[in-house]
Amino acid sequence: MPMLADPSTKYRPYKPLDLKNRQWPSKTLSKVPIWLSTDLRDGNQALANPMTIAQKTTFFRQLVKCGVKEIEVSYPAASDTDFQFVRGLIENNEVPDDVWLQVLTPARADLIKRTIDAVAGCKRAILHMYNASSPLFRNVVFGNSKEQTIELATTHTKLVRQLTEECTQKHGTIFKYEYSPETFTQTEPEFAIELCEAVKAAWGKAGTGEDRIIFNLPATVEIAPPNHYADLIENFINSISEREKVIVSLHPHNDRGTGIAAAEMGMLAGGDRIEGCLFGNGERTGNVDLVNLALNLYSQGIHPQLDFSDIQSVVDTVTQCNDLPVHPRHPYAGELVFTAFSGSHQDAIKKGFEAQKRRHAENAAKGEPQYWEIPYLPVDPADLGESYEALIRVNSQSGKGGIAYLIKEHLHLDIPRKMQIAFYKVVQAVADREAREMTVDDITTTFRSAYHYGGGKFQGRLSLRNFKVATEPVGEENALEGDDAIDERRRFDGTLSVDGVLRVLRGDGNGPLSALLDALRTYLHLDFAIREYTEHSIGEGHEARAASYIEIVPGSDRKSNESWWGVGVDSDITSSGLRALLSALNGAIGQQALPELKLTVGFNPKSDQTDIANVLVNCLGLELPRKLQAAFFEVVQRQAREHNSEISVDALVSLFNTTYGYPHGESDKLKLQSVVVDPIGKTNRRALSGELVLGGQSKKIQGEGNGPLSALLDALHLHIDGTLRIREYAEHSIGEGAEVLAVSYVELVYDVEGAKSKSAWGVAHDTDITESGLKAVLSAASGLDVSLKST
Ligand SMILES: CC(=O)SCCNC(=O)CCNC(=O)[C@H](O)C(C)(C)COP(=O)(O)OP(=O)(O)OC[C@H]1O[C@@H](n2cnc3c(N)ncnc32)[C@H](O)[C@@H]1OP(=O)(O)O
Ligand SMILES: CC(C)C(=O)C(=O)O
Repeated sequence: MPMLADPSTKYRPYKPLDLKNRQWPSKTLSKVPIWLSTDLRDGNQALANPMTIAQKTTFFRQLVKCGVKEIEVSYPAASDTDFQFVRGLIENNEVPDDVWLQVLTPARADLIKRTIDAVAGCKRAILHMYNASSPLFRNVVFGNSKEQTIELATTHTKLVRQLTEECTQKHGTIFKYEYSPETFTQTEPEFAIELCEAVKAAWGKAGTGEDRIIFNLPATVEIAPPNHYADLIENFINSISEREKVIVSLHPHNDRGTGIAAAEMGMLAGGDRIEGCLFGNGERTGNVDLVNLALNLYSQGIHPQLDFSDIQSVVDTVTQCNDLPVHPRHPYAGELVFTAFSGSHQDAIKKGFEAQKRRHAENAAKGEPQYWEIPYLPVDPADLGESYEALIRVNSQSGKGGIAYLIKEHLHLDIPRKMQIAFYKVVQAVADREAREMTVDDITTTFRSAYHYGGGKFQGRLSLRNFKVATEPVGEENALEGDDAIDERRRFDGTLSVDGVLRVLRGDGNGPLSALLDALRTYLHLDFAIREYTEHSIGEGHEARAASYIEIVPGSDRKSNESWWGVGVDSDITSSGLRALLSALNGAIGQQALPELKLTVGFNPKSDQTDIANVLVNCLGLELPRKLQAAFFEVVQRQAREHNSEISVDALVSLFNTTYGYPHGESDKLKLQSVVVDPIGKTNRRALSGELVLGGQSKKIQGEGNGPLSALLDALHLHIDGTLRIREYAEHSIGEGAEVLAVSYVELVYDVEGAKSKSAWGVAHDTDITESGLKAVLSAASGLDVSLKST
């Protein structure tokens, strides 16, 4: 049947109360109500499969853990399970001394008796009796007049008094009495008051404090807006006699979806107590949600005296016991309530966190409170044991701010605004294409592959292996006239992996970045310029690293609309900048072909140092220090001159090996046999002892120094004429994993009295870094042809 064109022919509006001078609208909530959980009764009776005793026990413990002090545990007359559950709680000492067990009974003698039997022996119990009072129920359900309704309530109230007193005498149980005029909101207001007055009189012992009688005023079915409920409550409170002897309890249901509003307005109107269920379980649309109410108070700075610090565990218990889900959008508890998908929300949250961090630091310094003020987030998820993990989730509705927030949270990169816009476009395209949410993993992976960030499979076509940036004074001829300050330029000297081939590059510029750009222009014909550069640090102290962000544009069009961003992170700021530049270049070159390195050409008079360095890095894996490149270049030139011809690649490699005794570093004259290096006491000094072949003879040696190499020189000095000193040392690894080797480069200077100082390089590798260093020293010493003392 379709909806009616004129529903007024079927439904009658509620009858508003003409309450004069109502007070509640101008009040604010400041008082925490007495909380009564009726999960195990009103909640339970609404389940397709009521809870088992085990489930009820789990739920009861959860309620106790949350701090609920009044718990309606059952309708004991309903079933043996309900009765036995209550007995079990009591007999197994499950009930803390400060917790009241509440039990519900209708106004029927046999059922009242059974209900009291259920709680006999517990420390504190609230006997809750109800009978409906509205005209519909009087007429249809009971066939009772108003007088008979009062009679039903008062007779049974007297019975409750008699039986509870007997129980107290016999078992020591302390009782409170709660009476509910069921269907209160549909009852004539003055009749509800008359009924309660009669019940109070029949009870006959309402007092103050703990002796107050509880009048529970249910919106059994929510039939009117919440202001009507508040009017009824205020009217009841103004009319009931001996107000001080009455606890006014509210029991809203949620048929119109305004259970929370009704409860809050009812509290403004003077309600002292709230009956409800966790997450709003209960008949039909449920009872009022206690978690929601409590956390509404909390968000106003009022502690509700209920603890939801680990809200997820409460959700887990309740869903497991009720076998009903908590809606993902459920206030405070739903899976999505601390999540923003949409761009402008995410942007505001991100900015909110940044501003709050600054504000809190300032307030902390002034000793002022650090208020929570984040757009779109009324409470801090952390207070409820929720992480910020799910705060921002990305789909096609998201914007740059949220994405940048996630990158900051998960990669610690505070990417600049323009780069945020660029990366947003990348993410948007994926999210739109795939029509799905982008997980944090999707976003960080997209970031890594877009910017070739993080090595491994994300490494781009260009990557930095090693480099050195030297400062060189500008020749006087280039200095500006009248400029007293000597200008300096930077020289970049480094090894890059270019499409998997190692390339030695060299370039000059005002700074390291322009020097690398120069090198790339020279060797790879890549002409780009830097348009924007920013940096920040990540972490502090020894752990601190620098993050750099670079935007590049074509060198020929610095105003280009097209640009590419890159990011680099390193403990060294120069290195992080260079990495960022290469990251941007990787984006810019795409699949563009780069000039290949022709290793087969060999050395000819046009070759320069980098050509030679390229052969050695690719054939031997050796990343020669800059000075050694220059030294070997001279050796090669000499050789070429002597043979008046081109040197093949193989000949170049063998020339290197013979010149520096590579890879073993030793000669027949000077050879390591066995050596041990130990720290001297707790100092940084080292003692070296062992055996060397010296001049073809095995000799025991011993020496001390700041490290193994200086200790070896000390040992050698006992056996040679003159002195050796280290001028330069460098090392790196070749290979990976178990195959890794250490390579050492040593330049030694040899001084013999009366002779000109000589210097030579030695190169060696070994699986052990100390041994490779020692062998490199012996290799250099062999090259110097040191003269051995005659013994
Ligand atoms: C708004 C609420 O949530 S109230 C609580 C509702 N909860 C429950 O009903 C769950 C537990 N209930 C039960 O297990 C059963 O209904 C029982 C054991 C209480 C009673 O079962 P039965 O005796 O089979 O009766 P039934 O369930 O049909 O209840 C209706 C009878 O109780 C009467 N009744 C209803 N409410 C009350 C009341 N508060 N006081 C006295 N009698 C009442 C009805 O008028 C009807 O009487 P009738 O048989 O003379 O016509
Ligand atoms: C028993 C009463 C309080 C009840 O559950 C209701 O009216 O909803």
